[in-house]
Order: sequence, then C-alpha cells, then structure tokens
Amino acid sequence: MNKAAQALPNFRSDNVAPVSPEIMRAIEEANRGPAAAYGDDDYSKLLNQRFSTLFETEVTVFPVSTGTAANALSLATCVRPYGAIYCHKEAHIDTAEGGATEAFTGGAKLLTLPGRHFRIEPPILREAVTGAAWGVRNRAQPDAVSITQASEYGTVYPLAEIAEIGEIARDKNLSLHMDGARFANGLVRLGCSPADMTWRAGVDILSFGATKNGTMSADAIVVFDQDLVEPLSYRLRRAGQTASKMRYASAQLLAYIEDRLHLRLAAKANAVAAHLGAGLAALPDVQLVAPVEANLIFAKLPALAINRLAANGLQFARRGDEVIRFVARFDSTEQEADEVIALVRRAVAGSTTVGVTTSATSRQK
Ligand SMILES: Cc1ncc(COP(=O)(O)O)c(C=O)c1O
Ligand SMILES: C[C@@H](O)[C@H](N)C(=O)O
Repeated sequence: MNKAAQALPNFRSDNVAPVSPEIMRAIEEANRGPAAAYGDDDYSKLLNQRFSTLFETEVTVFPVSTGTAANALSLATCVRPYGAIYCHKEAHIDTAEGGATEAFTGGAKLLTLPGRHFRIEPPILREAVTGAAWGVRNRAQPDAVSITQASEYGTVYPLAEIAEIGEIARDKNLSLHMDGARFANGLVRLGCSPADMTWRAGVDILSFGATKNGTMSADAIVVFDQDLVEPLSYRLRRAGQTASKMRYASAQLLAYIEDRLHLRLAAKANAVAAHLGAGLAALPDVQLVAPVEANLIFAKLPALAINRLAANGLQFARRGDEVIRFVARFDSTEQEADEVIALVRRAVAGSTTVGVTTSATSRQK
C-alpha cells in the first residue's frame, strides 16, 4: 500500500484495531514466571466468579481464540447433527464462517430468515417455528435460534424483541444462542445490564466477543444453561480451543470487564460511528442502509464513487457494487471520521461528473 494510502483513516473493520493499552498491561502483568496450564492458572480460576458477578447469575466461562469458534462450538453444544438453527439471512454464521457451524454440529442446517433492520423479527420466527416439519424424518429438526447482538449491519435488538424471541424458543424447546461478537457495542446502545440483554431474555449461551473491542484474540463462551457446560468442555478440547497458556486470554478477559473497560471502549467506537454516519447521511447521493446503532455504518452511494475511494486506497469493506461498510473502533477518532466524510463527498461529486473513469478495483468484503 502506498504511503498516501497508509496515511488514510482505516475503517475496514474493528478486527484491524490494536490491543487496548489496558489489555496490554494485563498481558504484561500475567507474564510473570510459570503458571499452570489449560485453565488451572490463577487468572482462569477467577473467570466464573467475575463473570457471574457481571451477569448477576451463575455462569461458566470458556476463553476461545475466535468468534467463529465461539459461535460454532456454542451451537454444536445445543444442536443435534440432524438439527436446524434459525438465523437471520445476513447472519455471520451463515455468510462468513466457512461452514464452521455446519461442520462442528456434524451437519446441522441453517434456516435463514428475512427481517427488517437485519434482525430476526419475532412474528416471522414464530411462523417459521410453528410451520416447521416437526417429527418428519426427512427434514432437519429445529434445535436452536441464533441472533447477533449488535447485528452484522450494526443494528441492535431491543430487549423486548430478544425476550419475544426467547419466549418463542422456550415454547418450542429451542436453545437461544447470541453471537455477541460486538456484545459491548450492543450494551452501550441499550444502556442495559448484561443480564437483561442475555439470560433474563432467554439466552442460553453467549459468544462473548472482546477481540474487536480491544483484546488480543481473546473471546469467550459464556454459558447460562449449566447443562451445556460438560458437553461444551469436551467439544472445546477436541476443537483445539482449550489453550495451554490460557492465563493470557483469561487475564485479558478479567481486565476487559474490570471497571467497565469493555463499555468505555465500545462507547468510543459507537460515538465515532454515530458521527461518521450522521456526516455521510447529510451528503448528496448517499443513503444509510441501516440505522447506526453500534459501531458499523452501511451506506449506499454510486459504485463509481466507491471505486474512486478504493483507488485512493481508503480501507473499507464492500457489500456489492453500491454499498460500503465502515467500522469504527475504540481507537477511531472523530477527526478520522471527518476525513472520510470529506473523501466520500469528493468521490461522490467526482463520480457524478460525466466521463469519469477510474480503474479502481472494487474491494469485496
Ligand atoms: C458478527 C460477527 N460474528 C462473528 C464473527 C467471527 O469472529 P472471528 O472473525 O474472530 O472468527 C465476526 C467477525 O469478525 C462478526 O462480525
Ligand atoms: C469480514 C467479517 O468476517 C468480519 N467479521 C468483520 O466484520 O470484519
């Protein structure tokens, strides 16, 4: 990448974020002398207690290294090989995890559903569940519902919607999984407690994302339904997700929830996203595809404009010809957002000029 492009703000993903200074200090602090392996260290032994306090109920916590592992192993623990999982048609478990859930469940089927604002709509779910081929041997049998909070398009489920989805799941004895890759961003948006956004609304198992929000490849699975703990523990080991030097992931996760750090970091990302989204929405020929409720912005603009932005080296993800995705991080700034707004303004103005030709490669996601 040329030097000019390197100087541009990077809103490609929260996955490009550095590790937050607080988390680096926690790693440094844990890096002293030998420590027991595979979760028997002093940091890992504190996880259940500290997370049970955070979630105001008994939970069991398993550090994992990726969100995909968290999702696939969570679902594998509550879904039979001949089972089915309801998820939104834009769900990450269906669109971007290489079939991990299908693999780790032993072949479960993802039943994708439409839904406005990129969220599962309870009436649509209820209709699908009610009309499922229950007991029909040649059809996958529903076992779970998976929702993403905040969603893949940066929208956030209101508590009442989660509770309604939880009720539908419970009525049909389905497990409810939450992909919380951007969990803290959702919490900040709602201003609610972790308990209210999970188990109180019926969530049985949570992919607790932290990597996008400041940790170093340290995510976790938080289990509310304690019947899932034992089978999950075996699945984690056989999947290579029981780290020998678990102290480093555990030290990070403890620091991440200490003194509301997770909320402080997410709040910074959400605030910059709101600023960037408002600035883009005010531009001619630019429309937001979804409300900005977390740290992601999806905007529709002329394909030529996106090509120009790519040609200039701006880092972003793309959804088709005319939709661009920007993701704000805990270390993003409003100044960087203003720079992107100015670049988009010029790109759109330039792209509407007749005869504009660019050889930019459009960058798919
Ligand atoms: C909504 C969502 N869920 C899950 C994941 C998977 O996380 P990872 O890339 O760490 O496997 C991502 C990706 O970053 C994501 O955006
Ligand atoms: C690309 C996608 O898989 C990743 N989760 C991101 O949001 O950047």
